[in-house]
Amino acid sequence: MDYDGLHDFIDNGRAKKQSGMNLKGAEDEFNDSLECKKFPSIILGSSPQVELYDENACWSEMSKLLATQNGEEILPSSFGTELVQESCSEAWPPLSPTLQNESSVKVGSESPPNAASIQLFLDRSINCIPGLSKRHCRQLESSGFNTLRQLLRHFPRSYADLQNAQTAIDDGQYLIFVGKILSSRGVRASYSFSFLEVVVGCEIAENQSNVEDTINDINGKGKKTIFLHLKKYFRGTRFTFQPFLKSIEAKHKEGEIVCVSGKVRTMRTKDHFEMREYHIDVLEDENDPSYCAEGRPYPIYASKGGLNPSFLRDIIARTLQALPINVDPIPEDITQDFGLLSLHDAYIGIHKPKNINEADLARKRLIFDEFFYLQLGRLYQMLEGLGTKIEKDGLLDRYRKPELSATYVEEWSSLTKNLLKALPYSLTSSQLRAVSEIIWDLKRPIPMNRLLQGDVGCGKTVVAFLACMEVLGSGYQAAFMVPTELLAFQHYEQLLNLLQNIEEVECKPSVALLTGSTPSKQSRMIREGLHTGNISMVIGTHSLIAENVEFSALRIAVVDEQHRFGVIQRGRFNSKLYYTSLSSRMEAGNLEVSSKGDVHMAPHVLAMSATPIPRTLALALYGDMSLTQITDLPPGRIPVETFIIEGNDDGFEKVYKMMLDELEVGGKVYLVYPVIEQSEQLPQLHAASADLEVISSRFQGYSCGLLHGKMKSDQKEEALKQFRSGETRILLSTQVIEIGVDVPDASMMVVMNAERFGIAQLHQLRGRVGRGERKSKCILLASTASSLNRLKVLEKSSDGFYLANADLLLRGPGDLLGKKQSGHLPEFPIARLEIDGNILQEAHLAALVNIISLSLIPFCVFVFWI
Ligand SMILES: Nc1ncnc2c1ncn2[C@@H]1O[C@H](COP(=O)(O)OP(=O)(O)OP(=O)(O)O)[C@@H](O)[C@H]1O
Repeated sequence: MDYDGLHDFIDNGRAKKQSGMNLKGAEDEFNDSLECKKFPSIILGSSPQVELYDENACWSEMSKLLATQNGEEILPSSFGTELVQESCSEAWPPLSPTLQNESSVKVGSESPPNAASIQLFLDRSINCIPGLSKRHCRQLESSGFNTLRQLLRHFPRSYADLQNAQTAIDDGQYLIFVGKILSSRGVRASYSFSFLEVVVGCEIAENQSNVEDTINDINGKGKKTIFLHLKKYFRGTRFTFQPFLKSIEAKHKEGEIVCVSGKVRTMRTKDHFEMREYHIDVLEDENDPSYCAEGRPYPIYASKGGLNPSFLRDIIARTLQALPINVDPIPEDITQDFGLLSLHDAYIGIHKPKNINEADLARKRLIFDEFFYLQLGRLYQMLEGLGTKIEKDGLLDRYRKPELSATYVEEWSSLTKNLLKALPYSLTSSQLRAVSEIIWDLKRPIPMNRLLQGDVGCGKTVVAFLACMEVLGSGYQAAFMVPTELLAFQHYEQLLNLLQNIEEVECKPSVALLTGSTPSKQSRMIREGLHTGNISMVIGTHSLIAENVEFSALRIAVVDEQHRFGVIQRGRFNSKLYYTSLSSRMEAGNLEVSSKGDVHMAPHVLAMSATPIPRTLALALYGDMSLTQITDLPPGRIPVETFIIEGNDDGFEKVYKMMLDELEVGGKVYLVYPVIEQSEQLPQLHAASADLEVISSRFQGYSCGLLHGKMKSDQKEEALKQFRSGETRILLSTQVIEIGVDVPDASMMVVMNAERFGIAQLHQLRGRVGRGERKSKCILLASTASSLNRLKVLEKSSDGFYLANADLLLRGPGDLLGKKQSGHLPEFPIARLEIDGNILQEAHLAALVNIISLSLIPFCVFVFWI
């Protein structure tokens, strides 16, 4: 089920349009292809495996980069005159002896990072920035910038591609020039308004059409001088006094060679240009190579809280100047192993990159941090359950050599082996591996927290049943929670059928069904049975986590389609069962059970997700869980043939013809609708109830059924039963069938207004057919011709993992996961889950390796995360 990348989903047209622009990615809309081009270290979509302690090729390149940086001064800050107050000192106030020494520490020095100094510098208040007026201080604070760290983490939202000036200079271009300061004057324009104007003369080539020629020819003939007027404006009477004007004037000396970059505006006079948003750096001499580089990225900042971007740029540049080198809380061995820049270089690289590669490496490091601390926190939670170093080492070993953490069938309990024998089919190899992994976990006295993922119809249910049998076989209880009553009922029936086939077991486990519709008397009996231990397994909906449900010896909780319950509910389920199980034993005075040594153990949790979640999201959401994936489908499955058809009159006629053909050869058809009833607001939406009559009269001789969420539980069960038995051959339904409904001989599905559904959701719906050996079809009827394109990806692929990644790229994590679940996704200031999966995976691994030693926890978890 591997997918070979997601480039197919990138809209090349958009990319081309963008690359022709000078200001790349300046739009608010996120452009994935552009982002990837800009950051070549990001591999789109797929997350390659990261070897533990693998030699990283990137590192040598980065060392070179660092070596050149070591020899250089940090870039001088931009002028920032607006920040200067007449009486202020320009020096940074000393902080502590430690901090003063920091600036002399070089990258690569042996001295370990000092947690105190990290705190001291990055957590200093912004009012320590020299020359910052009280008003600016207040403005910064009210915009959320209280510390230097917060300031440095105001990252550029994009970079402009600076180009050396060409002859045709257009308004709005971001350009870079090297020239000589011709004049600098502070001018009082009115009683409360003044400005600084610095004029820089630059020689550029005339009549050259490309940058290379410009550079080559600059010393030869055809040169011309252009004049840049750099302007800064000041409002307020105190800025109109002569001493102030003199002081700002004196900041720039006539004859100085400078490098100026920024946005140009043409002036009326020929060859004169104005720059109000700019960077100015003094050069040693004209031949200083670092500033002539073409394509030097120019950071574009978003304004925040009314603060304008150039003010923020200035203040950030000042902070960078004073940033100590060993400000990094992450030890050097991790940064080396994962080919990361130091934090110091990352801050410099993101705010003042010399080239896009440097910005890319900086971005990678900062994203790594975002993910690393998140993973560290999640894993720390997971390890809380592990007591000894041996257990912790065992966990790490399992990640290193997953093949060792499996239990052979011979070691399974006899009940599990018997159920395996009773199955009407053999398990696929990845089902077998999944059961072995889970049982390996179940045999250990540490609560398992595992996510079982697989494509639609891959057979997760039977894997979970076998896991339950394993604990039942050892005298414990199992709970199986599903999101709908329909699914609970279906699982219950399926399990009873399987248990019936088991021979040789003297004492078959007792299984109960508990949902919101269970009559109260029956429900009370079931709860009693669970409390006393007479019932060994219960299948049900969220009623299983109701206050009054208590277990006697719960050992495993399976949460099917867990994402539909949301993360919080999953947590509640977990902790509730833990305390209930404990308290019920205490109450019963059955304390001898504690001699088994497990009375304090929380139940194992096996979460299942039917819609494959891209690994990136799984890690971001469930970094504290082990992951088992079923990667194959039961044999004999024929891929569902998918058709995308426009839902006009012709389209419908065609579809009805296909349905008739299918029914005539004995097939069963699902018709899926976006809504139950027709609505006046959205008349274009087909509705299940409203269509029942139309379809029934169209397909006389084939009875139709109706199934939707507003029906009572027994009506739903009945409708599904009739469809399963063949009494009805057409089932008009809403998306209520999306989850788990298993009618193996259903052979055709038609989805109305298919564009209303997400890609992953459509794949999940499509998974309701093609579950048996019959060749099946799925028709997606799109309301408009324009929506056909988006659906085409489903025609192309039937791999749920591939499609989930496509959905992630197309709609982003929020839409993919839905409101309930995406609310639990942490916010990442610069990371994009859509494309930064590989960095997340590395961060996960780094966190895992390092948490084992626990050496990082004291300062990483508590010191850093913002
Ligand atoms: N190894 C197998 N060989 C043949 N059929 C299998 C195998 N495993 C499961 N099945 C059958 O495949 C069908 C789908 O299984 P199941 O309902 O467990 O899928 P699932 O992974 O839960 O998918 P979904 O999320 O779509 O419900 C069932 O009818 C089941 O009996």
